[in-house]
Amino acid sequence: MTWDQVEREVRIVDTSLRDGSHAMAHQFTEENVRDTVRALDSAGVSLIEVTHGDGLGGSTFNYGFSLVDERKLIAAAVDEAKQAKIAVLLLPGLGTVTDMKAAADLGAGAVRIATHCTEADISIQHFTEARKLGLETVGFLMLSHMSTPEALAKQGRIMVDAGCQCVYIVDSAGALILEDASVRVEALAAEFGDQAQVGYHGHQNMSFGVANSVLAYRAGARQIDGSLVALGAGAGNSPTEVLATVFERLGVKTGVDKDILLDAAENVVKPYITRLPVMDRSSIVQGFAGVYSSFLLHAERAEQRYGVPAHEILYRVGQKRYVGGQEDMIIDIALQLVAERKAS
Ligand SMILES: C[C@H](O)CC(=O)C(=O)O
Ligand SMILES: [Mn+2]
Repeated sequence: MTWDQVEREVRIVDTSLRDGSHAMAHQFTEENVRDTVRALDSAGVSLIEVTHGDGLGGSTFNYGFSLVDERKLIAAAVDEAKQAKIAVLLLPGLGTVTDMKAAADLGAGAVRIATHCTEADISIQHFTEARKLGLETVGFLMLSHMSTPEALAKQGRIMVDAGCQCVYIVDSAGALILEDASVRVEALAAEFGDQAQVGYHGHQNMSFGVANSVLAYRAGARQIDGSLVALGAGAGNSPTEVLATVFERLGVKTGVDKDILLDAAENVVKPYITRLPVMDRSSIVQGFAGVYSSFLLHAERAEQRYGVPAHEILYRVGQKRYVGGQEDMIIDIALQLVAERKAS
């Protein structure tokens, strides 16, 4: 059976091999990718994202170099997937249309194009080209807590008019609490009607990933992201195996086999994780202060290098409202904190 023949009320999308790349400091091996895709595919997960944590072209000095060229990892994923589509992430400006074409040539079937939640217009040419390539298209409105439901609906409309088939409320900071998530999803669903779906991508920084996902589904979201063992930035994503279990318990059809996912989490992914995502002081501060989850490892490195606590750096990043792409400002803040300590 192919992914589109399965009856489901909500589609669980797995991003262990993309968002999880942040938690793994982008050190996935080809074997990790093959083993994980094989397990997800056999569980019936229909869309599996595989890319550097910051998307195509993300392997750089600023974001962190990948251990293995992402094109090799995408090709390996395509090779293992029997029913699932492989998706890639693209942040316009970091990844290019050329990178997207290369991923499509390798067999990727979907592209998820991510912008800051107020900047959807930078994605227009990427959606247009993606549709020409025959790719399934998804839009990510990152750091959605920074904007209102009405403004997010307008940004989503820009993506849909450009050819996007599903726009996600992306809680990049794990900052949304219950209705914060559902009102945003509702606004997009009302704006799009039958023209496009709505998705929800959660982070666990304040532990609301799964609860918000259920509320997002009830508010109209039809695609929900998760990662096995929560492997993702910050305190990780909503765990895929928990999403599958909870939706089954609620009687909501996902088309995935929760028992295979529970086994995959324990026996495939957990053994290779170098750093389990946890709700610790730094990641909880990220949720509270509204900080991009992937800043966590950068802040921890700054702590080691400059001797100022990561949670203090992250708290200040939240006050300054820095967004994805401003990773270098973490160093700036660390240096400011050092100078303030010397002066006091
Ligand atoms: C590039 C980011 O990691 C995308 C994402 O997963 C998020 O904003 O959350
Ligand atoms: Mn994320």
